[in-house]
Amino acid sequence: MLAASAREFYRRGWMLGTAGNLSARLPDDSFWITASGRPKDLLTETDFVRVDDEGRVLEAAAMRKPSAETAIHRVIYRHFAEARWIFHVHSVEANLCGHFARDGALRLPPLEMLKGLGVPDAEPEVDLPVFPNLVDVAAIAVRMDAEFARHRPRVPGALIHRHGLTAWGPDAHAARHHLELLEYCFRYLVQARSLALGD
Ligand SMILES: CSCCC(=O)C(=O)COP(=O)(O)O
Ligand SMILES: [Zn+2]
Repeated sequence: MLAASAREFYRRGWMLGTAGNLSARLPDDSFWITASGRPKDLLTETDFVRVDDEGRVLEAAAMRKPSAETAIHRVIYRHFAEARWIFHVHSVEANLCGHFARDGALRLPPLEMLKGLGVPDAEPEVDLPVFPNLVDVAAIAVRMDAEFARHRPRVPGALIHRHGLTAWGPDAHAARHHLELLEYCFRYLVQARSLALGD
């Protein structure tokens, strides 16, 4: 399922090169995550590494290392008990939308689509957390840890500026839907800006 999801996201242009990473959590809180630096359209069963909740490798094919962004997955799993699958992708629209963020948050457009992200409000005012893209991934994870402890985001996702979107869910389908809905919001925001619409 992780490899099939990666192929689909690659086909959409969200995982080009070796961009992005995917993980799925097991009942013991260990999780399978994509190995670092692998082409996401060509993943095989040797391209996944199982790590524990401290990030220590439990199972890996020879020479495979867990994603360089494993620390971010660990923070998300630690904060959100309902998160069982995490998808991280790099789309052009996500990177454009990072420029629309203010004070570490991107206001999402008040669209019907937000219902799919768990927001039933008639006129939603919902912010997606946005983090700086620090060279040290562990430092991004520390920022996320602090922000999620301070404030629980209303939607199951987070954006890293000039980098990409991470979304999560209780199963693979939900995580994918959340990713797609947030990417839809990004496309909407980019097009609305180019048409000089209010939102
Ligand atoms: C061209 S991808 C740069 C690293 C990155 O942001 C990413 O998502 C992939 O890293 P990984 O170690 O998971 O392959
Ligand atoms: Zn990335």
